[in-house]
Amino acid sequence: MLEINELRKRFAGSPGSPVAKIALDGISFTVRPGEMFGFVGANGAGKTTTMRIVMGVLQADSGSVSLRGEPIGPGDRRRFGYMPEERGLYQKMRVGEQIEYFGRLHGMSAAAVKKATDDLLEQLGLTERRNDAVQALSLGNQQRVQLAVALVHDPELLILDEPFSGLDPIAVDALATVLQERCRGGVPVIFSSHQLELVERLCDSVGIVSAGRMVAAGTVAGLRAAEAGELRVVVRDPAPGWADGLPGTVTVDGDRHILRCTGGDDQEILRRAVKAGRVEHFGAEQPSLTDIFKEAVA
Ligand SMILES: Nc1ncnc2c1ncn2[C@@H]1O[C@H](COP(=O)(O)OP(=O)(O)OP(=O)(O)O)[C@@H](O)[C@H]1O
Repeated sequence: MLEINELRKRFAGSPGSPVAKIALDGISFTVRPGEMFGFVGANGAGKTTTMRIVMGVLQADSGSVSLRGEPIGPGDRRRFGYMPEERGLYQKMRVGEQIEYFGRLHGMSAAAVKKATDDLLEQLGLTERRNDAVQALSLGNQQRVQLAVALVHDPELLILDEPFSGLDPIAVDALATVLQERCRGGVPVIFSSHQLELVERLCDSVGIVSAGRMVAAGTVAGLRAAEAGELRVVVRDPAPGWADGLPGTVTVDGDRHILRCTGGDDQEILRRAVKAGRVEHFGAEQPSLTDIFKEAVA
């Protein structure tokens, strides 16, 4: 199990940006073997900083990262697979050579690296592109190569910073299938994403980070159950103050006003909502991950 415990990180100000920034404010979470963990949060919430600390690219000011109960060291990290935010491929190198090169850097034999590269090219639909220079590939195909580079040495933990960003649905499926296979083999996978529907579809569990702290974590079903029984009313463009005196809280998303409450007289709430504007939704429906996210970071 990977355990992230109370990580704190503060970036000192610089001449161009003199104010110091607290990037991590005691973030904690765990990821079990074979678990796909979706790491979500607004821009600047602290996802990349956390992943960099796990990979040893950055030092935390305090807190710890441990694997199977032991602190992580450089030897462990050599057995991790990492897709950094700043993609790191050699643009002029051929696709196959590139994957083999990174495998060799991890100490693989020539025969093992050849076999792993062949398999990954096949799984990621890149066999035909094996001899193309990386710079000749589309963004989506470059990202497939980046994933192959992260996977070639058969890592025991995968940390991927927005691996799905900018990909078409076919490429998303190709990457997702490969990651799910690794997960089934017992590898913990952490990936960050702003594509919440994708996270909801793929992940066993989700962590929502806000301002450097974990504000909600658990299975999507568990996060939903915590909100179950809540009446949710969505009214479009209602009159101001329409919900005054009603129980619960109203959040505003464009011209949509979302009232959530537990208890209260639902018939009275419905009457008020209908009078106020166009009722788009009324019911005790379970929230989507997007709803949970907005609520958690509000
Ligand atoms: N090297 C740095 N120097 C100064 N501030 C930094 C540095 N790296 C990150 N930060 C700040 O730390 C905070 C957290 O950034 P981080 O990149 O971890 O967020 P994120 O959740 O990955 O965001 P995004 O979704 O936009 O990628 C931000 O306010 C960012 O500006």
